[in-house]
Amino acid sequence: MAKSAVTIKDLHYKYPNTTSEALSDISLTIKEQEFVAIVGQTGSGKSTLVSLIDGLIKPEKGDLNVAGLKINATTKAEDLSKVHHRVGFVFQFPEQQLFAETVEEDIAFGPRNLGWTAGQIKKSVDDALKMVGLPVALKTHSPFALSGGQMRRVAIAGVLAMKPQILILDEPTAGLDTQATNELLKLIKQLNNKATTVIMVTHQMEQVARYADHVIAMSEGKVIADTTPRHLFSDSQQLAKLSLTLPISVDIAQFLRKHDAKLENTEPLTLDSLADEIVKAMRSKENE
Ligand SMILES: Nc1ncnc2c1ncn2[C@@H]1O[C@H](COP(=O)(O)OP(=O)(O)OP(=O)(O)O)[C@@H](O)[C@H]1O
Repeated sequence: MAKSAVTIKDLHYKYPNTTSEALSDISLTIKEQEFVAIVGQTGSGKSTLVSLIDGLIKPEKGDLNVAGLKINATTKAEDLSKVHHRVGFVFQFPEQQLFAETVEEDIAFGPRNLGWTAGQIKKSVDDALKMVGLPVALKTHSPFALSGGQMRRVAIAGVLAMKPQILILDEPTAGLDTQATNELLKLIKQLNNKATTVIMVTHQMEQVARYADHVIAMSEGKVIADTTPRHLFSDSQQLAKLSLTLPISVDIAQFLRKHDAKLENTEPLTLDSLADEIVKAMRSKENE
C-alpha cells in the first residue's frame, strides 16, 4: 500500500488577532504520488491548509505529519523550516517573485540558500529547466524577457530545483491562456507520474476532473468532501451545497440522461470519455 505523504489529525487553526477559526477539526490523509485537488469557495480555508502543510504556519491544536516530519503547536521554527525544505510551494502568480538578472540566478536561489555546492547547484538548475520543458540555453537570458507562460515555468523550476517530495500549487494556471494552461497541467501531471506528490488548489472543476485522483472540498474551514473526482461530481446535492460547478462533460451527460440517452452511470470526467459513451450508446441503439 502507498505510504502517506501527509497525515492531518484533528487540526485547528486561528489567525492571530481573529476570533473565529480559519480551519477546524481537519483530519485527512494524502498518499505518496497522489494528485490531489483542493477545492472550495473563496475564504473556505484552502490557502491556510496548504500553508500548514508547507510548514509556513503551525496549528493551534492537532497534528500533522508531512513527508515524515511531525508538526504540532509546540514545533520549533527550525523544525518547521525542515518541512519547508521537503515541500515545494508554488504561490499564485509565482512569476511576480522572479528577481534575478538571469534565469540561472533565479532558479539557483533556493539551492544556494540550502548550502549546496556549485556543482550541485548547476545540476539542479539544468535538471529543473528540463523538468519544466525549457531549453537549458535559456539560462543566460533575463527572466523578464520571456513570455508569461515561460516566466511561470522558470518560477516553478526555482521550486523544483530544491527537489521537493511534495509539490503544492496554488491556482497554478491563473491568468494563463488556454494553450499555456494545458501545457502547464500536462507538465504537472508528468512530474506527478515521476513520483512527486501534487497538491493543487484550484477553482477549475475541469482540471479536477481531468487530472486529480483525489479531491478535498472545503467549506467554512472544514473538509466537507474527501473523495474521488468521479464520486464528487456524481453528487449534485453536495456540489450545490459547495457552490461548485460540474465539469462540462458531466453536465452534458446528466442533461442527456434526463432526455433518456442510454449512457453509462459513471460520470465521464473528460469530453473524450463523454464522446466514447455517446458513440457506445448510439451503436447499441443501432443494434436494437
Ligand atoms: N492573514 C490572515 N489574517 C486573518 N485572517 C485570515 C488571514 N488569511 C486568511 N484569513 C481568513 O481565514 C479564512 C480562510 O482563508 P483562506 O485564505 O485560507 O481561504 P481560501 O479558501 O484560500 O480563499 P481564496 O480562494 O480566496 O484564496 C478566511 O476567513 C480568511 O478571511
